Amino acid sequence: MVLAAASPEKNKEKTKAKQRYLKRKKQRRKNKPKAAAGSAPSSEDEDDAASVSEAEPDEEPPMDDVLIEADAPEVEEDKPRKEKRPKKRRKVVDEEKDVEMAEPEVQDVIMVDPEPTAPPAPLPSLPSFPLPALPDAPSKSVLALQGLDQALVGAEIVDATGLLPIPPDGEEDGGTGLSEKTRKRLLDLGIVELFAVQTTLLPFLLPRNPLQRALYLPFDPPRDVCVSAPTGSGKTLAYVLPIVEIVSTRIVTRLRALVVLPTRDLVTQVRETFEAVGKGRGLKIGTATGQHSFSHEQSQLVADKSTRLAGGSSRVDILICTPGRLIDHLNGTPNFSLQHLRFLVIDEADRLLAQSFQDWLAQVLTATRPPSGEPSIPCGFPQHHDAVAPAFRTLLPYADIPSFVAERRESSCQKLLFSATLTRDPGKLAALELRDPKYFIVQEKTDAPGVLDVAMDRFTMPATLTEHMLVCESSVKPLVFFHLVYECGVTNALVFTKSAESTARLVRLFDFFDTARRMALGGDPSAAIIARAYSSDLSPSERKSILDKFKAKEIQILICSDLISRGIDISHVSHVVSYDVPVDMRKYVHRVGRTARAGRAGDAWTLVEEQEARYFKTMLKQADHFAKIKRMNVGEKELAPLTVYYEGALGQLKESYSR
Ligand SMILES: Nc1ncnc2c1ncn2[C@@H]1O[C@H](COP(=O)(O)OP(=O)(O)OP(=O)(O)O)[C@@H](O)[C@H]1O
Repeated sequence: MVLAAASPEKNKEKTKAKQRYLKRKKQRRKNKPKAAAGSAPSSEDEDDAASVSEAEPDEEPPMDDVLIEADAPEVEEDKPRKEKRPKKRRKVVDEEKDVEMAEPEVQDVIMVDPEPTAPPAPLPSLPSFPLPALPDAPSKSVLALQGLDQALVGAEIVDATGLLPIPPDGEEDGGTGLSEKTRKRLLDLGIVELFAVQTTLLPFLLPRNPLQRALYLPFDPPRDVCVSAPTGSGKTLAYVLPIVEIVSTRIVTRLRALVVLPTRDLVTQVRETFEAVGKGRGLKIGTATGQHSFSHEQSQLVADKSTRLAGGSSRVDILICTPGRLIDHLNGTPNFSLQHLRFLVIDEADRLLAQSFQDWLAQVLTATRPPSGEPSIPCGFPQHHDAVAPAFRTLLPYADIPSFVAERRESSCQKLLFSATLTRDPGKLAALELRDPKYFIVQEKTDAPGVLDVAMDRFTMPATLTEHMLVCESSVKPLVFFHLVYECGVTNALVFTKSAESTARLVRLFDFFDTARRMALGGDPSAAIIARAYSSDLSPSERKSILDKFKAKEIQILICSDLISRGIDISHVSHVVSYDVPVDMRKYVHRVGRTARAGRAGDAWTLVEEQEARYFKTMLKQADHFAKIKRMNVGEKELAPLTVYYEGALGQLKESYSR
């Protein structure tokens, strides 16, 4: 049934028709002989009788009555009309009444419109409300920026390709801000231009104003700095240069610069850089890694252990160390003090901040801050008052009278954080208690959303790096590796495995393979390719010896775990092979970053077992890096020439393990 509201004119016309119809009906009833009804009919029967007898041929009932007739369902026509019709009629009458009560104008508009011209108007109904719906999820980029450190949001984006030439001796500094001595030293070392990260940081850390280069800045403390720059972009020199320049102005030796690194190997490497750049400047450089006995290190670091000194005592101007040993000295070496620190460098910052060893960071930060509360040194204590740092005057046994009421002395220690994969974790950054930090992000394209890249863990790779991935069955993975070495010339290579155990196994297999192949080709010993393991199982001296041989190209392939995947700088590494896929993107970035350093070209190869391919691809896609990787296949045909040696080597390996 179609219920439609007619136009007002139509309604009016129909109402009149109905009135005429009812009038005539009334008239007919009056004229009817009363005896026609045998008994007194009920009102219902009356209506019914009327509706049945009314059907006179020349009379056309109004439309709503037609509706009543027409609306009776077909199935009901077979049934006796007497039973059904009153019911039906009553229903419609009731409907009419309801409508009338609700809206009198609509009384007559219930009709069947054979050809509806206007769209049917809805019946009055309850107001409808929109269905409950969840708002659209925010995009990944929006989420990544949530809760980000405001200083990181305002980071300065630096173009990685910018270079600044160092002028030859005697000329102006060429905008570098470096002293003549340092420039000369750099030129002697073969460094003729500064890289982007160095050019950007030098003016910030080495201001032109000599007052801002002072060793103590208690009333105008320096801003802290966080740097994210690709691997091999020269971050080490970016902090070594300003430290050497500022610390070499000192008269008395105090511990002025502290560099914290995650591994001993990196400590040794950074020490070499300090020694090379600071040569002839009279700086004393020390290391603390646990490589020597604790008492030996104590005697290297502190001049006087027997007398308690308010200002501490130090034999070194610059200390490079691992966090564990640093905490040992803070807690166990008398007069080892960080109050004179002008620089605190945390290199490979994301790795070190992930390390909560003895809550090392909190302890170090406490040691650089002036103590609050009463003087801790009793009166009459034999002291050297001049040795106390300005911010630590409260340590003195007499009242510290400020020159101005609002005068406050702060620690002069400037924190410098560096990494190729800098953390964006607000919690970790907050733990550093950075002072008005300034962020620098060095990347290839300055128009790229640098902050977003850091926020979404999309790291910048060196422009000179070429990356490849080879998907293979796990059973032929060693063979594919040998193919890379013997057929594709992948030597001077660092090969990363997942553990010290896999390193040892691969080295053995390589030895068996190389010997078998060499013997088959005539046994020329000079044709040998030497592979060695570099792992935490080796003693420090063995590790050093192996690294030196690799640097001297006596070893062509160094197989290792992730122990040296960070920071290690070996200039001639032309290939990096990830024999086992890295577990996360940060590891991947640091591994491949062992090649293509300082603008040199380099290749990275990742061997991916078929079952790992999906995971590895997803990891790269999430970092928006998949498109930059060349996918390669090595077929059976290419592997065939090496298969015979490989099978022999496998047999020997099994035998050696069973023995
Ligand atoms: N201005 C320069 N000119 C030439 N070589 C440079 C310059 N600055 C640094 N280098 C060289 O570049 C290489 C890489 O430098 P460095 O080890 O500091 O890189 P990095 O950014 O710290 O890398 P990673 O993140 O892997 O630790 C080193 O061999 C270094 O001597």
